[in-house]
Amino acid sequence: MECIGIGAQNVAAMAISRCPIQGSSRRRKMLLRNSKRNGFCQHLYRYSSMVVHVRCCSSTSATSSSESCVVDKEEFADQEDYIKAGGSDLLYVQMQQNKQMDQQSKFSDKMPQISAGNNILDLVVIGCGPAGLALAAESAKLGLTVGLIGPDLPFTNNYGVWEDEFKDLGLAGCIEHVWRDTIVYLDDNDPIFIGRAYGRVSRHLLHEELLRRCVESGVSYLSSKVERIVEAASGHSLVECEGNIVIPCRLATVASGAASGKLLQYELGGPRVSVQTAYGVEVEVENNPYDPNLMVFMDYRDYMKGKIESLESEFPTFLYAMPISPTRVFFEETCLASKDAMPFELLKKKLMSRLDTLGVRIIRTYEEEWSYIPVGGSLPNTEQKNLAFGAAASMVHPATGYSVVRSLSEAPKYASAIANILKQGQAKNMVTRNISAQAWNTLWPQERKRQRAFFLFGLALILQLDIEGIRTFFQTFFRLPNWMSQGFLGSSLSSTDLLLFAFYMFVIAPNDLRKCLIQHLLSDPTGATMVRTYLTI
Ligand SMILES: CC(C)=CCC/C(C)=C/C=C/C(C)=C/C=C/C(C)=C/C=C/C=C(C)/C=C/C=C(C)/C=C/C=C(\C)CCC=C(C)C
Repeated sequence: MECIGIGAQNVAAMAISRCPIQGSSRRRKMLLRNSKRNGFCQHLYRYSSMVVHVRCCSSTSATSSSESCVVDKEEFADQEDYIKAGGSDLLYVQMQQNKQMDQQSKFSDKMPQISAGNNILDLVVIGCGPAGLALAAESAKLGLTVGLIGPDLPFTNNYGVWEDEFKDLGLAGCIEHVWRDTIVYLDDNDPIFIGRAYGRVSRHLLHEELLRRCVESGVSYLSSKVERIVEAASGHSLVECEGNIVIPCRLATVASGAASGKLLQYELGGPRVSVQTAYGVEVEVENNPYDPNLMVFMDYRDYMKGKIESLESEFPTFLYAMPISPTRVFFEETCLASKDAMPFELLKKKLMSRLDTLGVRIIRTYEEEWSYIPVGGSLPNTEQKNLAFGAAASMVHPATGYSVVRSLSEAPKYASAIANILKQGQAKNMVTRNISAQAWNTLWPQERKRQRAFFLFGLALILQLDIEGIRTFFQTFFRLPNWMSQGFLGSSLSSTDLLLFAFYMFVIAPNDLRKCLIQHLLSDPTGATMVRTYLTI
């Protein structure tokens, strides 16, 4: 069976190793030793629901604590020495946790410990990101005995969401900043106003809220790393954790991000995984050109115009900018999708060069962020007994990289499907593979597969466009009726709506793009797969 996620781990390790440490080499070595001793972070890759999303908390203030990691590009020269000292990733994540732990509760302080032994849990959820916590809470609310297993770490991801979608989930209170409107720049003309409020989620508040839901519904917890899941003769699953701890359960669901390949099997021969990469900084600046009332969803303008060297034509990227105040801004240089991961150093270079051209001067860096999100790829094999949820279940939107809203919104329905089939199983006193098949079918019914085949077709289209093609493409996309563009981004269009969407896009597209759409449909393998999937009942 094919596994995905290994590449993600490598790139994450690469990303982490790029986080330099301020201070003397002796102090660095000492921190490395401490981090190893404390044994943090082997869980990093399993932790992130955005798959692999690395954040470096930095402070340039003179009072920065010994654990803070100051990001300074001059320090990159010293990176080799730093990596040679060993365990760079361990140190980095530990430092980040030390900072975050002050602000976010620990699971183990609030939830009862899962007791290893003869008690058979109904459901074990592996992974403590938003998807795992939401599923555990919803399942326990339905009366199942639920255990959550994963590292006791804070959330590190920055989530950006459409305000209306998060409100519908009852999570408006977790949004820390809202922009009344969102804009897109494609060329030097005026911006396109999307007419939709965008919010920045407070990772602390989201963590607290999901944790509260777990505690209230009676989820129990084990801070550990899962080695494997095996099937007992009785038909139950045995979740084998580090330290020879074995947790028996009727069903196990893996929700530990896309790097969960070790615990799951994926369909063979599916599309290749592509990657969304981004490098971001939250900074205090002078000369911020962006209006603090507007969130900049995409700025695809040619900021290198007139300069001899143009990175833009070779590697199309856009700026995602959240102006939190006139002087404090989160800037993220983003490659929407590429076949191979765009190097973080290149993204960083592009961001700095863009800001320079815009006349923005950074006077203080608060945080630095590396984001690596595999998009596309195969679906999980739905014949397997172990279930999956969130990015592990390929729920990341292939053409946008977004996943958290979908995971949070589908958790209640998926939990109820799991509860129903476990109840049926109990009535018939059986725990069989059929049970899992029904749950898989709830997550990936044929209708969802059709929608996904369409998204994969869209992803393949984006991958082959150059910067001019991308501008024309999004010029057309953002002229679609709101229900179409918003439905596409939120995965809420049915497969029939998507056909209408494609037809509408074709009608309003300029001739060059029309030609490209038809060519892509006729010649790209994802076109044929899409047609086949649409024809399968
Ligand atoms: C923070 C976070 C979240 C993360 C980090 C990173 C970042 C910053 C990110 C960001 C992202 C974004 C912004 C994204 C966005 C995206 C988008 C907008 C997307 C869109 C897409 C679209 C598409 C793909 C579309 C498609 C279309 C199509 C495919 C069409 C087709 C058509 C045809 C074929 C025609 C037909 C006709 C006849 C036959 C007549």
